[in-house]
Amino acid sequence: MVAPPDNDVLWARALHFQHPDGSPGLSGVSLGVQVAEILAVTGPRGSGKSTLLACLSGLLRPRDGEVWFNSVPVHTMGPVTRERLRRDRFGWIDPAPVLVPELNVWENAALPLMLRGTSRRRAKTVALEWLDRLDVGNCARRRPHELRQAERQRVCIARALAPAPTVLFADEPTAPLHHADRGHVLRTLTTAARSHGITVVLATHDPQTAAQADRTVSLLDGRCVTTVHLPPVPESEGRAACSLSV
Ligand SMILES: Nc1ncnc2c1ncn2[C@@H]1O[C@H](COP(=O)(O)OP(=O)(O)OP(=O)(O)O)[C@@H](O)[C@H]1O
Repeated sequence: MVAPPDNDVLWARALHFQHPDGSPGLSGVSLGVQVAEILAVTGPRGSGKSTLLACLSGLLRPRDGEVWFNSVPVHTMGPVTRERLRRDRFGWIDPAPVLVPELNVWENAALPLMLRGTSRRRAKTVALEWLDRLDVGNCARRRPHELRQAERQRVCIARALAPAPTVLFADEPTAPLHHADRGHVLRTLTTAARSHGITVVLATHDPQTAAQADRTVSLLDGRCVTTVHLPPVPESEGRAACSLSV
């Protein structure tokens, strides 16, 4: 086993994953994520973005390959240790909002903090601050079913940021939002991550969302692919090329 580079908070080598029904998920993905970096994982539907996030966060165990978090091997951990790691160090945002229906909004947002042992009073204060930042502070005492889908997603983002996780895994976090809302919510998320030194692994197939990241890794059919960005062609050259081909 080769030890990962010191400045990588997450490091994966030659990850292979196959879903239980035999569908290929990942076929040899290697990558490193630096401390406080915002990394976008892009690719078309079914390219393996969600599977990669699940393997990096210890939710799924790769069939082959290695995942390291802060120089500690995750791929050799048992399920209980991986669960504790996810609870104490990682945050997760799903593409669709999932909240506990019996709890009100601030209780939902405070839940990960309380699971980590923070007192109810302190957890409530922190949760309310994050709900305000995500513009849903006025919904704090309401139940999830009373909120619109986009408001519920903002609550999920507040819940993920409130404990200041070391790494936040965000799987299409702005998918349920209107286009006009997306930029604002994403900027709130990335600004909060940068100011708190939170590393973000952001799965998205939206180029505008990926543009908010420090770096992009592209997947296709479970493999990393290199994206070549060509310089824009000047208008006049474009026309010349058109006229030549006629
Ligand atoms: N639970 C599952 N059972 C079987 N196959 C699955 C499962 N989840 C994903 N797959 C398959 O694994 C491959 C990668 O899927 P994955 O969801 O990781 O891709 P993705 O890039 O996140 O796609 P999307 O943008 O649609 O979420 C696809 O072929 C998909 O059909």
